[in-house]
This record gives sequence, C-alpha cells and structure tokens, in this order.
Amino acid sequence: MAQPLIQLKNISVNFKNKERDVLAVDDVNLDIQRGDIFGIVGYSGAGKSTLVRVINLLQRPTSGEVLINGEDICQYDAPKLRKTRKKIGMIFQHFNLMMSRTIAQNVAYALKGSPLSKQEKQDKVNELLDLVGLADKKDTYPRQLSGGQKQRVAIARSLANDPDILISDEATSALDPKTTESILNLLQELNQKLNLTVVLITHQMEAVKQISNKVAVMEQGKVIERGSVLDIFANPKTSLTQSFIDTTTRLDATLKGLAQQENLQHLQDNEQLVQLSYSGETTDEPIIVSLYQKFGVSANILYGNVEILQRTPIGSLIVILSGDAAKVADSLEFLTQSGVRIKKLNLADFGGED
Ligand SMILES: Nc1ncnc2c1ncn2[C@@H]1O[C@H](COP(=O)(O)OP(=O)(O)OP(=O)(O)O)[C@@H](O)[C@H]1O
Repeated sequence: MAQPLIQLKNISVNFKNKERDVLAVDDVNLDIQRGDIFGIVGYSGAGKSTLVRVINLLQRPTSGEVLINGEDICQYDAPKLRKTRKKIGMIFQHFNLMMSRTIAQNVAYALKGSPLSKQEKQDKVNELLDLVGLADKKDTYPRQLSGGQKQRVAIARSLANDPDILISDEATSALDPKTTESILNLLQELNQKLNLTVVLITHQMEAVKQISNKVAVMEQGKVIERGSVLDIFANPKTSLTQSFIDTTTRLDATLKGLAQQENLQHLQDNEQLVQLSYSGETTDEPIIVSLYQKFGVSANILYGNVEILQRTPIGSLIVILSGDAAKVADSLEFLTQSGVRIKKLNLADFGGED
C-alpha cells in the first residue's frame, strides 16, 4: 500500500487542569491515504476535535508521532511547520468569518503573506469563489449570506493556499439537512477535482455514509472501530457503531413504532423477533424461503430495507421467526453460516413492554 499521507502513531493527548486530568486522546493509530474522505465519528467529548487538531499540531500530542508524507512534523522548526500548516485547510461548525469584511476580503485574508502579486491574489480569490459557487457574492458581507453560503466562503478560504488536506470539524452540524447535503456534495467534488484528502469529523453518520470511503469510530479518546465504509456498515463490530449506523436508516423509528404494537408486545413461546443484516451476494439468496424449506421455520417480515453503498447492496430485515425452538436455533445457525448477521431484539428496549 502507498505511503499514507497522514499517519498518527500512538497519539495521546492529556489535558491537565487543576480539577481534573483528561485523557482526551488515548493511544490512537490512524493511517489516512491521499484521496481519502476519512470520516471520524463519535459523540460529543469522544476526542475527535482534539485528535484532528493534532494533524496540524494546533494541538501538540502528549506522546506519539504525527507523520505527513512520512515526515514527523513534531520535529519541524517553526518556519517549516508554518509551511506545512498552509497545506492543511480547516473548516468549522461556526464558519469563523470576519463580519466586517466582504466575502472576497475574507478569502483574500488567507493569502496574506503569499508571494502572489495583487492581481494574482484577486484572480485566485475569484477562482475560489467560482469553485464554491459564490462568484456573484464577492462584494457582499457574511451577514447577507445563508449558513450554507457562509460555509462555502469558509471552504473557499481554506483552499486559498492549495492545501493537500482539508479538515472539516463538524462543518455541517449547524446546517439544515438539504444544505448539509449540498456542502457534503461540494466536499466530494473538491476531493475528486483537486485530489483533496478530506478528514470529516462529525457526529452524523449520515454524512459519512454520503461521502466517505473510510471511517473511524471514536469513544472515550480511543478509536474503537475503523475500516472502509462498506465493511463497517455491512459488519459493525461494536454496539456504538451499530447505533450510529441505525441513525442513518429508519430502523430506530421502526422499532419504536413496533414496540407500541399490542400484538408484538407478547410474542408466543415459539416466536422470536430478530434483525437480520446482510451485504453483497447474500442479498441475492432467497433467505426467507430457504428457512421454511429447510427448517419449517416461517419468517414474518415486519420491516425490510436495502440500500446501495459504494455499489454494494446492504440489507436489513426485522422478522418474527416462528417454529419449533430447536428448528429456529438451527435456522439461525444456518443464517450465520450464510453470512447473515443476527441480532435478537427485545422490544422492551425500544419502549415496549416485553
Ligand atoms: N483545552 C482543553 N482543556 C481541557 N480539557 C479539554 C480541552 N479540550 C478538550 N478537552 C476535553 O477533552 C475531551 C475530548 O474533547 P473533544 O473536543 O476533542 O471531543 P469531541 O469528540 O470533538 O467533542 P465535541 O464534538 O463536543 O467537540 C473532552 O472531555 C473535553 O472536555
């Protein structure tokens, strides 16, 4: 495999305050390849922001190495580090624009100290505003723009020095779903057009699903799961990852709805409620039919969803299996061997009685 563009090796960040000692990042190893859109998801406080601030040393790690193109930037002197930082753009949830300057001036500000001539700077600003679809807004002020447009200005500014890497720290968290989608589409377009490597920090798994090719899940300073988006969605190993994935389907809402249904609150002894998840070829197998044919176990489908992720179908079913207990057990074993993941469900966990 090619040399990763970004390598975090055994990174820990410890904040020592008077009152408490916080291990915000706990021995994280991460490789990000050039051209990746690498999602980092986790709940608030998981350590995502601290971890990505380590990538450009806005936050120096307490221990560990930060390699960009194979070089440990912790060893750089100040001028060399400044140069490296220019190649790492950053955008944030609250845009951080200067309200008293026009859109063009906000973008031009990032070119302060650049060797470009005045005319070249102007051309660059125009080109950047064109790239983010705001050419006609160059002389307006941030307060005249919508949230999505402000984020586009911030993106244009972050690209002023032709960065290799763009870190997006919850950049869509304050936006409505439609605007979020358009900003994510823009990031994806920039990734492809400029071969920009994007590190996407978010608590919204939906954003990862929309544009990332890789994902890492963080909890309490640690990366607890990582991989290609397809692998992680098809086969999550931890319940936290599963719950993030569930937020991107209607599964959670469906289970809550099912939990309210009287007839499902008291299943018969020979009935079992399960969630079946499968990906790729398995979806082509007539799973449900074979359960009946092979084991005499019938499956009543309460919910079904198939979606295509990176050209691979990923399916999810909620079914009630009914039949002789030993046969149901055999059928579950058969499903596992066919590559289907099984989760036994208890509606009480979703607000039902049993
Ligand atoms: N400068 C600091 N001093 C002390 N503690 C800090 C500092 N910065 C972050 N922390 C703590 O480190 C932990 C991780 O915070 P961090 O902001 O990295 O998490 P996060 O996953 O990005 O969450 P959020 O989305 O809320 O920012 C939290 O417990 C936070 O309170």
